[in-house]
Amino acid sequence: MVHTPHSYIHGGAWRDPLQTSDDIHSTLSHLSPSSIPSIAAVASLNYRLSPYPSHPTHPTTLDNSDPDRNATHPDHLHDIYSALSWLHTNYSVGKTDGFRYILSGHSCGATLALQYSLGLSPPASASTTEIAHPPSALLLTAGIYSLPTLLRTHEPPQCSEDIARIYQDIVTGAFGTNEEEWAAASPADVLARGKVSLPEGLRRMVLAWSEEDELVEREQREEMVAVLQSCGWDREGGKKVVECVDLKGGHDFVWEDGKEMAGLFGKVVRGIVEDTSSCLEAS
Ligand SMILES: N[C@@H](CC(=O)c1ccccc1NC=O)C(=O)O
Repeated sequence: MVHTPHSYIHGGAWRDPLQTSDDIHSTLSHLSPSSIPSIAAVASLNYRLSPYPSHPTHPTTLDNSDPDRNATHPDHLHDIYSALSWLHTNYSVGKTDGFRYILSGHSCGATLALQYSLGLSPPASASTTEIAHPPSALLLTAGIYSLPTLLRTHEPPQCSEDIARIYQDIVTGAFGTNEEEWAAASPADVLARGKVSLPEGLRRMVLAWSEEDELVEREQREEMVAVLQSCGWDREGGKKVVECVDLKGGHDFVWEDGKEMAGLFGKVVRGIVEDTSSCLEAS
């Protein structure tokens, strides 16, 4: 039996203090008895957030004195590097001899999972070996893969000025005002430019998204799939497979409810187990 560790990165537009590592609980409560034995452990990660002065109930103070809520890119990502490095040191998560782990993320958590897998903006203090713990599979829900596209799809007349401003606030709050930085931090954009590549050991991706998503549009997934295909990934049956799964419900339903997410955990784990068994048979 293969035991796969699983790490989860929550969403919340890099700023919502009400979305945390606890977002994984509904999913855990729905894991099926058949998938549980294959999952070695689940780690749900927190990271520093960007300021959110307009939050209705938990606004940041004007002087941004809370260091956990005053982050700008790549601070969020550096916390993911630290967490995965800690899991590697303490639990051998991401060992390169054979089996690695599944990394999942929701919305901006999906962005972080891909930024990490691509090795974007590594912490200055980290040695190459410290950051080289790529996952074997990515399970991404309602992901943001291109910040320029996110802003383009939220420009009037496609939406109101107020909505457009919210998206601008999210992006500038987390990534600053330099537009080049937005593309440089976007997985789909950097892959399309051919400046970076995904690690060899990463061979499976599930990109899940719902038609009913009211916050992240279909263009995000479409763009990501097109870029992956141009990098040699197949929709099914190849050496590197990106699979699109259609979810039900609004943007946050997938983790709030947890049932579909638990099914996806099981699906990705089964895929990995099959891959590993066929490797073992072939060797
Ligand atoms: N609840 C968040 C909004 C949010 O999560 C979000 C909004 C638009 C596009 C993506 C989002 N989340 C991604 O992590 C907020 O209050 O800023």
